[in-house]
Amino acid sequence: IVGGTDSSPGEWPWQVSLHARLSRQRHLCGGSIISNQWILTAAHCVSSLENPNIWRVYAGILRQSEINENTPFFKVEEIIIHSQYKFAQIGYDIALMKLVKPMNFTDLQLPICLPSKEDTDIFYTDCWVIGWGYRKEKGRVQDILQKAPVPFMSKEECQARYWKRRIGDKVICAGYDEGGRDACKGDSGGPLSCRHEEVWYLVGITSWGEGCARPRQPGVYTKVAEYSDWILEKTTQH
Ligand SMILES: COC(=O)Nc1ccc(-c2nc(CNC(=O)CCc3cc(Cl)ccc3N3C=NNN3)[nH]c2Cl)cc1
Repeated sequence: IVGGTDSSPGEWPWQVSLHARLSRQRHLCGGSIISNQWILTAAHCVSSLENPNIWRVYAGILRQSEINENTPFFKVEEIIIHSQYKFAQIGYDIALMKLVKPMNFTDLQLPICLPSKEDTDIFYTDCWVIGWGYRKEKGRVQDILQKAPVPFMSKEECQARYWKRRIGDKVICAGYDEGGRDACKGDSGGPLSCRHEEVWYLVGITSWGEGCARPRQPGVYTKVAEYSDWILEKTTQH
């Protein structure tokens, strides 16, 4: 996160850190708890890393330094990537992770509400992007979970900022024209959390942007409300 501040314990109990164990283990992406057995993240985090056994889900942590070989984590049973996903910039940047065992909710690990598909045209005014990602483009993963407020941007304005690309209806843009606050490397997959009438909603999944916090280059987030049916279909036992 560029231009953010330290989060407090329990401030974002739905935020998880997704670690993958390749040659060595490291934080790769953020994710959000949406039920006791399902994590929502970005497809680009897990595509080409679809073996569930390499992933470790850390919940209820504020600092990456809390993680060591004795720190408890959740194992992943199944990874579901949207079938239309190709690249983040095209869209459909959404994926689900099913945990082997359901987690117990505590003050430090709780689910965030999903927006309903009728909520696609709410203009949220209190949105925050969260993560352990870089604080600048040539940076490094941070220890303490960072938070930054980011204002919604209209689709029209976002399309004008990214005129070389097609900004579809299933993404949301958020950021400042003057830049300065944004997601950055290592934040993707995490939540764009918006508070609406005292309730927090998972409005976006951190997906892509042109650089980090550059003027007139807002962050682009998967619009979760557009995927309510997909999430319901994939997370309901059939
Ligand atoms: C010790 O462990 C480690 O070092 N781990 C570690 C883990 C992950 C990564 C990493 N993750 C990504 C995927 N993209 C993002 O995370 C944010 C994309 C994004 C989204 C928005 Cl909304 C706005 C801007 C941007 N944006 C553009 N440019 N940069 N950011 N790239 C890299 Cl590199 C690097 C190191």
